[in-house]
Amino acid sequence: MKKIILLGYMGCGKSTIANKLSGMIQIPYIDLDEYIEKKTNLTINQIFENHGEIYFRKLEHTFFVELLNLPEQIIIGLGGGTPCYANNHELLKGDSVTSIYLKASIDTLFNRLVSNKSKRPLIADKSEEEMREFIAKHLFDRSFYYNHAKYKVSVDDKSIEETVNDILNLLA
Ligand SMILES: Nc1ncnc2c1ncn2[C@@H]1O[C@H](COP(=O)(O)OP(=O)(O)O)[C@@H](O)[C@H]1O
Ligand SMILES: O=C(O)C1=C[C@@H](OP(=O)(O)O)[C@@H](O)[C@H](O)C1
Ligand SMILES: [Mg+2]
Repeated sequence: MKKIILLGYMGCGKSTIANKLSGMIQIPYIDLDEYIEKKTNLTINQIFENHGEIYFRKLEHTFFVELLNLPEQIIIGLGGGTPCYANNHELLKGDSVTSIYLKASIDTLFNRLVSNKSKRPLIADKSEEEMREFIAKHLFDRSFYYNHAKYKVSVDDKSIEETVNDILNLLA
């Protein structure tokens, strides 16, 4: 059975949606950030602070490949940057994966991230104005990689249940 991969910008809902989907279809869910934290015994913030982003990107690639090589069917929630480094975007197309881009507008992302930034080192120190500008530019740069997903689901103005239903329809 194919692995289900959820990807998209920070705050689009990868972790939330993957968790809910997992409960509905009884397929275990692994969040790549949580997997990295468990394997290294460090938080994402500590990895960025103590070792830098490049080191994080290497770990992220290694553990993404490790998850893809697990024999069982799982849902994988990626980090927002995962498809954009180390040619990880090429791993979204293989026969053994169903990759889904959770596409959100700048407004949706801003509204969800504004009160949820402390555990996200790329935006933790930004003011609201800086953050909106950052998200706009960053999303533009990253869209190229996100668009390598096999499927795209728009999440704007949708409840968690509505997005999960859209995904279930894709998988049916
Ligand atoms: N309709 C929705 N779908 C998904 N997340 C939502 C929704 N409405 C609010 N949220 C909130 O937005 C945030 C999304 O964060 P998260 O799931 O961690 O995203 P990601 O893993 O993509 O960074 C969570 O705090 C979640 O509770
Ligand atoms: O966009 C990014 O580069 C990152 C997104 C984060 O995951 P979420 O998208 O789950 O917040 C986490 O992997 C790290 O802070 C870097
Ligand atoms: Mg997440």
